[in-house]
Amino acid sequence: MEKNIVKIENLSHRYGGPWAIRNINLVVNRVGVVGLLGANGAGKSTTMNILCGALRQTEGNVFIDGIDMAKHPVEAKKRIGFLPQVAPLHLDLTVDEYLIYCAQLRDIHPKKVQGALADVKERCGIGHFSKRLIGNLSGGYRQRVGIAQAIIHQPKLVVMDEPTNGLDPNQILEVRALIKDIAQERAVIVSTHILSEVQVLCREIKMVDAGKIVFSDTIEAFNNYIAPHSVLMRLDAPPPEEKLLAMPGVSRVEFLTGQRVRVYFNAEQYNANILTDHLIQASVRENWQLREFGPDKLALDEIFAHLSNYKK
Ligand SMILES: Nc1ncnc2c1ncn2[C@@H]1O[C@H](COP(=O)(O)OP(=O)(O)OP(=O)(O)O)[C@@H](O)[C@H]1O
Repeated sequence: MEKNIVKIENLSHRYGGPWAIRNINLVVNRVGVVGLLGANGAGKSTTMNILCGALRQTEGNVFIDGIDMAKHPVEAKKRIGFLPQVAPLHLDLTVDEYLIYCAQLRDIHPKKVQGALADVKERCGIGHFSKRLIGNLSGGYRQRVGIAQAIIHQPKLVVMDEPTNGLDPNQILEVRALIKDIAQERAVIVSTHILSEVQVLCREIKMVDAGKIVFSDTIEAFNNYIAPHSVLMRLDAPPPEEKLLAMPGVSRVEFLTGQRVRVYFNAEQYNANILTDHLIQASVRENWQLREFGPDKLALDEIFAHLSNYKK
């Protein structure tokens, strides 16, 4: 039987009070990035901490490469690299000193330590900082060192909790590129509350809300699901609401101000492009004085609201 890289079965946890996560099921069986998306408090860190053996679950099972984390934690953990929300760095060590220490913790054979060190430094683009104290590195480079420690023992699975949190926009792009790169050879599970992050990074998405998985599918299916069902317009001379409502495909009209209007459409019959053409043609024909036009992106909390209702 083919072994899954990760298998989580009916995982539930409570810290004493109510369930923090309830009946989570999840399978990862190939390389690439899987995103665990959820608002703050949804249960991402709890799931990840159990997955990495840092927290013992109340109920359910976690298997890493077929090994039961609760029964054989040492064997299971050998197959995992973990980058927690705050990277476990020693700021008073140099990059080399720290990574050698990590290699030793990971029980890498002394003869192989230098090779492993050279590999991860090249992979993570930190070779030129070998002798630099970690405390003197920028946030982006510290995060690269955090990723290097997570892959130094060549694990099949790397788990990262909010890996771009606190970085500036350039550093975010660089760290995402690095995550994508290391995911070519292994499974990577990344938790985030940033919608655009899963969209650029992940091949698959698991959305967690109030301790439960409310969506689990490919990123394409997710993007289809959240495709906008409305457009936003700013018109200096808008028509009356009835006129917009009478247009084919328009299901609802909402004036946000005198000039800004949100037009909802029936996505089963019309797609955004057809409606866009109709609205722009009508605007020119009838001189509505169109100043702005755009798809109305759903915000993360609206998507959660949709998905949670959908599953209830
Ligand atoms: N040590 C703890 N003791 C008690 N309750 C906890 C503890 N850690 C988390 N919780 C609760 O469990 C639930 C899930 O929290 P968790 O940290 O897993 O969510 P999260 O999605 O990772 O959020 P964040 O992004 O804020 O870390 C929340 O209701 C939280 O308050």
